[in-house]
Amino acid sequence: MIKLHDIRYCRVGVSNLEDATRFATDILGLDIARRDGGAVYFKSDDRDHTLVYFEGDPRDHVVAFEAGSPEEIEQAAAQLERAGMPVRYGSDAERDARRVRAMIAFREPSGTQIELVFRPGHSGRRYHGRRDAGITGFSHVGLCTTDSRRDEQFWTRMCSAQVSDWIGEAPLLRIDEVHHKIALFPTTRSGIQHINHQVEGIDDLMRSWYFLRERGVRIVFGPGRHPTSGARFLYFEGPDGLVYEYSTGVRSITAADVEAGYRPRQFPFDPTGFCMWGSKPDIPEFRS
Ligand SMILES: CC(C)C(=O)/C=C/C(C(=O)O)=C(/O)C(=O)O
Ligand SMILES: [Fe+2]
Repeated sequence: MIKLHDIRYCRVGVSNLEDATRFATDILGLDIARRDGGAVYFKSDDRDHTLVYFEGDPRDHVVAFEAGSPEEIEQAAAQLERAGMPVRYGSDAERDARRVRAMIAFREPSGTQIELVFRPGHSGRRYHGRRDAGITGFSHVGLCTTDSRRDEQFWTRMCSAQVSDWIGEAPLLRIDEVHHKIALFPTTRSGIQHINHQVEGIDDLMRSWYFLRERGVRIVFGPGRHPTSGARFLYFEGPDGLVYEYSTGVRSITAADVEAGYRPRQFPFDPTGFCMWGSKPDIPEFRS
């Protein structure tokens, strides 16, 4: 089984790197870690970086997870190749650019590129966004799936994820105690469906709601509260139409909760399963 210790970073192609960089800093509230080889590396917490924009195809997305040792990376490569999933080892230049000691890349069953990395860099510099959005860190991704049952099997049988809840056929998957770090949303494409950053509290969420609207950023869902994770949320559109989410108050599912009988729940894939307050999404993958 491929043990996923944590989600680490997203790499996203953008059609205009400078416009996208202005969005990341002035609107989303991230901090620039560095510019390197036609890409911009952004910080959202103590990690070296958690988001990378590079000038390229906006459908070109990568999501990275942390492995616990070089041996775990070797075992993952062997397991993936035995399953007929081609694996590529990162070059020296790729490892250096990502500040990781080891790296493999493969495509998960719906086609999104996944990187598994070892000893990713930790920043000696505190995160401090140019805009105080109250961000406490990058937390999860919504991933597109062209076959949710197949991909749920991949993430929970070949990898170490566990289902926390389902919304229709969309599994919300945890890899640690946080309710989910991956959510799979049925659609016809591959790639990242949305990128989530946690914020400190509901005041940060509501301040951003006013801030984003005043700057003409399209709000596509919320403010609302998910019945699944209990998180209060706000979804909005970023460069090339990629959806971003601020949320706060996501629940944990501890070993004690599981011991006490926590089991995944089946929520309806309709607005009552998406939001407890009555917000309705204007997001293609969330249309019931
Ligand atoms: C609108 C989607 C289907 C939804 O409800 C997602 C749930 C959650 C959550 O429970 O926090 C997410 O954050 C998510 O999947 O991104
Ligand atoms: Fe989310």
